[in-house]
Amino acid sequence: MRAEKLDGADVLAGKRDEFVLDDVVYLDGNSLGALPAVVPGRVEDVVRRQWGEARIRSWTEGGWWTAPERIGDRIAPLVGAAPGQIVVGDSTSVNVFKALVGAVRLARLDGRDRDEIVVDATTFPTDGYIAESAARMTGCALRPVAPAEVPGVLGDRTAAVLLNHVDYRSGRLHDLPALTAAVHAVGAPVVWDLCHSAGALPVGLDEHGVDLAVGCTYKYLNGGPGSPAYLYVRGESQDRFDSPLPGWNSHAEPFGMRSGYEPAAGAVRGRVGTPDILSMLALEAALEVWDGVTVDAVRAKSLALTDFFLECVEAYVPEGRVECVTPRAHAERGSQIALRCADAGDVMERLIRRGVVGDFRRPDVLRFGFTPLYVGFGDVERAARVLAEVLAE
Ligand SMILES: Cc1ncc(COP(=O)(O)O)c(C=O)c1O
Ligand SMILES: Nc1c(O)cccc1C(=O)C[C@H](N)C(=O)O
Repeated sequence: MRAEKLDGADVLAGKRDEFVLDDVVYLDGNSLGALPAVVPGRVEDVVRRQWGEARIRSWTEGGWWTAPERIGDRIAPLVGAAPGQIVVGDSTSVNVFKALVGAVRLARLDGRDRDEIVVDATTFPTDGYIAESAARMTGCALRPVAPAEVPGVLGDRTAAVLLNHVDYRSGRLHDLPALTAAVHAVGAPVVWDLCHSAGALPVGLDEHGVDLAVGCTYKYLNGGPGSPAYLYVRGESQDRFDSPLPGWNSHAEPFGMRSGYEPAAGAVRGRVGTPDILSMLALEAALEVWDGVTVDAVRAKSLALTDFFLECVEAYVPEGRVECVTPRAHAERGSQIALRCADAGDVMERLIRRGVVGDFRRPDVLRFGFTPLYVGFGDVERAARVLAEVLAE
């Protein structure tokens, strides 16, 4: 009853028809977003017509060459960025490397010997591995700290800070405006990883003065498996951004084939080599589902979905059987609910067999991601009910 009423009032309900979905409750869009229905036909066109018929001409006439910036501009409003600051390409991991080394180089432009990189101690592992390598390469010490503790460790030595907007395991949303301001107060740049927030909640990159940001496009942006990531470099820092991966695609004159490197102006400076056109144009098609959608509407529904899930879990699941590790406060919640549970791996396998797809993160977390564009309140109710049944077995 409640679910029906909520679905009836859902302004985004119609968006679900723009995705290829079956009767499974899909709560794993925070790992791999569902397939937008427009994508297969577009990929077919890219392969058969653009590649098959137009061949090399597609690089120019078909807009392949400029796709990284063009698609970056399509992502920009979703993360609160004006055009010209985002370039799409490479993986998130590679972009973390570009952004973090680039950040250290920016911090040292004033000649001061900053030698410490602060990294989120609870980070998704790839960011931590790359931060460690970036620290070694730049002669910095690496300081892993929980995000809430970051302001207390910042100082003259801080060269750069790498943080996650939403924690991949707990679903905790970190305070991007306050942490960015704290890092700026010591004169250092900050790099934000938006993998778990872009497309799920407002980010406000320009508004909050973020220096650099990266994110993937295969979660809430539904770009597909391995779809290219993106790099944001704040407009006013672009001329000083010194990429550690200067490739011919970021050269001011790529077809000049000159031996000396001269960086292009603008977001293009974040490019490296030949873009992955098939994945990139699949992503471009996938982003069409955002036409007519505001991130604020998505955020409002995301919070309503996660509130309703918590309410249903409390109503159906025996007390003490699961513990919610995602903060209750809206200001601290992303678009997922993480429940700590004994035998979480086994419980998730049984949930999936019963048509409720979330995922398991070691050691003991059941993760449920809520993508407002295609998850409804009826799905939420069913997921909680099936969870209660599985836990009662
Ligand atoms: C926060 C975060 N950063 C990075 C990644 C992954 O990076 P990549 O796209 O290089 O696999 C993920 C998930 O895969 C993630 O959750
Ligand atoms: N990128 C992934 C992949 O290639 C395979 C399986 C999962 C992923 C993920 O994105 C995991 C995800 N970042 C997480 O938050 O756990």
